[in-house]
Amino acid sequence: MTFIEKLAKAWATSGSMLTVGLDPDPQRFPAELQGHPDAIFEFCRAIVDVTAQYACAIKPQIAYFSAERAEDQLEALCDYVREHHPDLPIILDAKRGDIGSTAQQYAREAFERYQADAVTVNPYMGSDSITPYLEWDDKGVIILCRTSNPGGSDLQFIESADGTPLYLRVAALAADRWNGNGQCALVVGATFPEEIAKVRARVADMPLLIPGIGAQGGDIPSTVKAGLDSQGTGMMINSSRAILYASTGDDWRVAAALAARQTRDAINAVR
Ligand SMILES: O=c1ccn([C@@H]2O[C@H](COP(=O)(O)O)[C@@H](O)[C@H]2O)c(=O)[nH]1
Repeated sequence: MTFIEKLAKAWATSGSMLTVGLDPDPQRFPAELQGHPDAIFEFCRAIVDVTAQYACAIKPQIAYFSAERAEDQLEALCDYVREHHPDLPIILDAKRGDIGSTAQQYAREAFERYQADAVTVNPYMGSDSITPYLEWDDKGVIILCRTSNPGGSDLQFIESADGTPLYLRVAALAADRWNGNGQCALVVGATFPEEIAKVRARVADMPLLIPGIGAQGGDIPSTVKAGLDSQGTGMMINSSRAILYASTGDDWRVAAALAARQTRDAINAVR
């Protein structure tokens, strides 16, 4: 099954457009996991188990694992998700971008080592830096377009001679040149709903990965209204810290599940 088929199935069966982001920060872990040798794996596994029913995907952010020398725990987590939640797409948030020969290795890292369903990539180095990921014809390639951070405007709003801002050039390249396999998606931040609407208008029903609700303060109703596709779906709306650290007390699992359910419901209230 391709990434897009798996995502469409997850949207339909879960009735959710929430993506649960896995940004495990050991300093914020509950007391019961402090000092545990596999704390990152155990924390993420528990979060996935209690939130999977409310989600259309999970998004582990690789930096949180590699900074802790915990890539083995990320591998174990991906194995666990495939075995216990086989219909839940795994989006590896790595934001890779490099020359083609190096990009080939990054693609192997995402799709062979972690067996992710999709990976995020940075398009700034252009087509030849994206091609190695596209050669994996059943895997999702999720391209940074209009990021959620304030500094994204420094470059992404730069206009070309015809007045098109850079982020819309990226959207056009993704829709017109890079999406030959139909497995591309774009990252557009919930902190910029006007730009979500412009990207949606440019790329038709291409899925959008939308971080920026929750801890970054993006508005859910504006985001959903701007990003719905022609089928009334089309988004993977990510929340990480607001779910992961909803409580650091003994009730952390219940609090994470509740935060995920409430976020799913807030998204669905606007559809
Ligand atoms: O434009 C972008 C692209 C990626 N991210 C990532 O999403 C999560 C957001 O975490 P929250 O705790 O929900 O703020 C994080 O992994 C970022 O690396 C993004 O925020 N913006």
